Order: sequence, then structure tokens, then C-alpha cells
Amino acid sequence: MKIWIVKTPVEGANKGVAMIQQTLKDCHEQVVFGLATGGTPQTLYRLLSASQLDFSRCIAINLDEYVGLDQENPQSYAYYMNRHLFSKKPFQQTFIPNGMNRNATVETQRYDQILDRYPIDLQILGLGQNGHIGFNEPGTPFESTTHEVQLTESTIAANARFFAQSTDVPRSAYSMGIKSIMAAKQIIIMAYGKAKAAAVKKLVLGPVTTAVPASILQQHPNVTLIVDEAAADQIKKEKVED
Ligand SMILES: N[C@@H]1[C@@H](O)[C@H](O)[C@@H](COP(=O)(O)O)O[C@@H]1O
Repeated sequence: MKIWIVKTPVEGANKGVAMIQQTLKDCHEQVVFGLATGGTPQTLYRLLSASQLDFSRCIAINLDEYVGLDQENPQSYAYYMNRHLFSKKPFQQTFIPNGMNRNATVETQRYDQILDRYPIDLQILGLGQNGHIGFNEPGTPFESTTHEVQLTESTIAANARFFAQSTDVPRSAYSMGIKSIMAAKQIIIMAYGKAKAAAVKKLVLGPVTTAVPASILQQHPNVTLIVDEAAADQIKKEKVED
């Protein structure tokens, strides 16, 4: 795992933009990006939106969506992606789980077929305070594919800041599984702020355990972790590469 400790999320996002640019250069045909939501990638999407990069030959596959929120709901991840990226940078095609499909079996199978059809070249990830990736909460099997997740109280509390009140946060979500995330050729995971420091330590230095879903990334051959100093507080700096 490469680790970059940056001064600010803007510096981290600039590194992300450079890696995305490289991926676009390296892949001469269609490029498939796996995309995340949440607060962490917002700066990255802002810089991508302002860049000259062209995504018209790219496919975007998002990690997750709340069950029960439609794409017109400002708290849905579909709305988030349109607002922060797709309205400014058109992609050839974009996919996100349909939170309005209450038939979890049908929806998760549909999404797995999309993932089979479009292998991900570069996956962007944020990190939950409890070590989750996508909405794969602690305890999720590493072999999981797309599934419906019952959100933990800690995730509901962490995400309540995006809602008028915590009782508005949906209790479940559809999420790509850990197996699908690990199938990406390359992964960038970003984490900023001291609230992420404990999870970053477990991600980098802890045992690989389903109790910390992100710890499986230690076994992926091409992961770059981008953290600011607050998030890197509990890890050794000797692994840093520039
Ligand atoms: N499902 C999302 C994740 O995809 C995200 O990476 C993580 C961190 O969010 P944030 O970046 O807002 O801290 O939690 C959310 O629950």
C-alpha cells in the first residue's frame, strides 16, 4: 500500500486528479471508474469538474445508495453524484443502485451483472469511522457481492449531518460488496480529519479482519491511501512515498 500524507484535502484531491489523469492516459479504450460519495471525495469532484479531463468514454459505477431515497431526493447518492460531478462532467454511462427498488434480490443481482460487465479500472473510496468501505459495515464477509445493508448506529450518527435530523437517515442501503471492491485493478482510498485516525490505523497496521472491512485492502496489489496529518496521526510515517 502506498501512503501519501498531505497537508490538506485539496492537496490530496490534486493527487487523486493526477492518478485519474494517468488512468485515462493508460487506458486507450473505455475506462471504468468506481465512485464514492460522502464528504471526503467532494474536493476531488470539484477539481475534476474544473479540470480539462474528458470522461465521455468513461463508465461510472457508484458504490452504494440509501434504500428508500429516489434520485430527486437531495440526500440520495444519485442526487449527490449529479450535483458534484455528472452535471459538470458527462460520462458515457453511469450506474448507481436503485434505492427505490424494494426487491433487494432483484436489485442486487442487477447491480452484480453491471459489475461483471464493466470491470473497474480505478476505484475511489472513502473510509467510515468504523472502518467501513462503501456501506460494508463491520462483520461483512470479504466474499460479499452487492447486498442490502442494515446501517449501524455509528454510521447513522456519522451521516446524520447530511440530513435535517438523524431520524431521517435511512436504516438500510444497497452496497457493492467487498469482493467487488477488491476486484478493481487500482484503488484510491482517502481519509481526512482526526475522526478517521483510529480507522486509518486499523486499515494500515491492524490485522486483516471482517471487524474492520477496510483492512482487506492490505491484500490488494495496488492501493494508494491519501490521508492528512490528522488522519495519519496513529500510523508510522516511514511508509510514506512521494
Ligand atoms: N457510504 C459512505 C461511504 O461510501 C463513505 O466513504 C463513508 C465516509 O463518509 P465521509 O467521507 O462523509 O466521512 O461513509 C458513508 O457512509
